[in-house]
Amino acid sequence: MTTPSHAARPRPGGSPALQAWVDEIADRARSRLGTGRVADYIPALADQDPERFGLAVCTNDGQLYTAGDAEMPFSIQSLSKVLLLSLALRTHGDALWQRVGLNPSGMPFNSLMQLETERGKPRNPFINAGAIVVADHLVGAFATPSKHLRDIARTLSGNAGILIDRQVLASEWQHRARNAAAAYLMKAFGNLDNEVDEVLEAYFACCALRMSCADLAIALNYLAADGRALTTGERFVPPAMAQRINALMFTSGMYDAAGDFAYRVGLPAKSGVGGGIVAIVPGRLSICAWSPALDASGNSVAAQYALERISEGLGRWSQEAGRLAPASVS
Ligand SMILES: NC(=O)CC[C@H](N)C(=O)O
Repeated sequence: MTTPSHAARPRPGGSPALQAWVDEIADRARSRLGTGRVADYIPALADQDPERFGLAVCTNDGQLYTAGDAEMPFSIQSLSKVLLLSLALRTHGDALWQRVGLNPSGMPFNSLMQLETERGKPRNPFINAGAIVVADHLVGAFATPSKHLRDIARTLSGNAGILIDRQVLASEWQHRARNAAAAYLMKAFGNLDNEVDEVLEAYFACCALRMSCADLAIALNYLAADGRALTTGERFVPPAMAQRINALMFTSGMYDAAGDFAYRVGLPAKSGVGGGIVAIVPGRLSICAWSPALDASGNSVAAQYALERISEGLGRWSQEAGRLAPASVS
């Protein structure tokens, strides 16, 4: 995918009522600040300000509603796994599933337990081991996979300023023992084609991308729009692929808390230890909420709270959106 000159970023939202609703949810979510802990197992993430909170909601017809720190870039971490998977499926199609599973792990995102008994085949592409196998595919297909992914993130979001944070990358590399253990185990089982160091470097560089809530809501809108990218109008993935990625996000995007989140929010979502969570309302909206303090499963406390409130209010959103543009709401 190349960056077309006409790549356009969505406009600020057109409905004062919906903007007021997003502002209200942000205010309520701020009441959750002070609960949870910032991830410190990657030292470069430890000094994030736990008081930050951002929210961006992007409609399929290109309206963007933001509140709080929605334009502040943060470390996307595991949110990159959605882009990695989309790119790998575009490149390799269903062959990927011979090497990565499709089921929830019920385990923390960096657990090694199942890898040994399941002969080096990770449960799904959204836990670390699974994303490392996906990265291995991309190392085989692209000269510099992380730069390729960065460029895709730039195109999909319409923001040419998106960067890989070298400090976070170096910090993850220095503290790579657990991810390296997963990679070596998979290598031993014959499930990694390339050298462990090369694959880990690509995986960490993708995790170290910095994007804002607005960037992410816009970039991942293709998952709400049958695979069509908002900024370019081109199909980034086929409709069935978008549907399947959403299904995987629903079952495995929130690690061992996927069931709890599905029960409370009921939307496909993916979280990262930088504190971001992206959620999709298929056919309608893409949402990104961010706040760095995490619960025990590694999911942002305030971001989850905001998504729960959004999910509760979707009926109200539809009514207002329908009043604005009946043809654009399914
Ligand atoms: N859940 C996450 O966001 C984890 C990503 C992080 N880069 C890691 O490998 O541990």
